[in-house]
Amino acid sequence: MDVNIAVMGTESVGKSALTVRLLTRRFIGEYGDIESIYSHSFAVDGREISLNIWDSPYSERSTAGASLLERKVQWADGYVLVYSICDRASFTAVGRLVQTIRSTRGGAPIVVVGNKRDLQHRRAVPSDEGRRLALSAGCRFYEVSAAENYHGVLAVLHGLVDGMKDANKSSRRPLGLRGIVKSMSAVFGRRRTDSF
Ligand SMILES: Nc1nc2c(ncn2[C@@H]2O[C@H](COP(=O)(O)OP(=O)(O)OP(=O)(O)O)[C@@H](O)[C@H]2O)c(=O)[nH]1
Repeated sequence: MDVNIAVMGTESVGKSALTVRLLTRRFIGEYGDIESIYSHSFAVDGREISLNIWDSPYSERSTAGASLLERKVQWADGYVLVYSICDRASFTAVGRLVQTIRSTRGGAPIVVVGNKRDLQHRRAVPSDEGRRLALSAGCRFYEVSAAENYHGVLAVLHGLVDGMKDANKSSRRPLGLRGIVKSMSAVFGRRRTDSF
């Protein structure tokens, strides 16, 4: 079974940093101009599950960008929408993304993430605003630092899993995602220098 997660947000908010953190526990300063789908397989209760994370550079302006955005929204089962607490425009863009997803994918699980919490002196978006945006659209909310804190980033994944469980409560296709997170924690907890 495949579970698709889209990591979205404007330029340089830390999407790649978060993705790498989620999959490897590492923080690598620069990631370059890449579009990637990272995939990891786990055996959970005897079933093979692939967790696919699509992380791509931001592009909302061009026509090609708009169709890429649409494709990404359609592809995903859950969304991690990232802004930088130092960049108000990135927060506004997350607000637009929330609306886009809600209007095309209904109540799909969304986690709103304010990244770069370590840069308090440059904060431009108060925590409360992030929390209010998330609450108003039925999303979970976290402030994290991909640079400094692995556990905060893992909480994001837990939040997404909880959202998926809620979304699938009445579904005939239970995802068993809690198991995935447990497996990920176990795997990456042991192997700090994992790479992909
Ligand atoms: N201080 C600090 N810097 C961070 C954090 N997360 C990412 N960065 C830095 O912010 C810059 C952008 O990070 P990326 O992960 O490449 O951002 P992105 O959103 O993937 O950017 P695009 O690929 O351009 O869309 C890099 O220089 C990272 O090192 C964080 O939590 N704190």
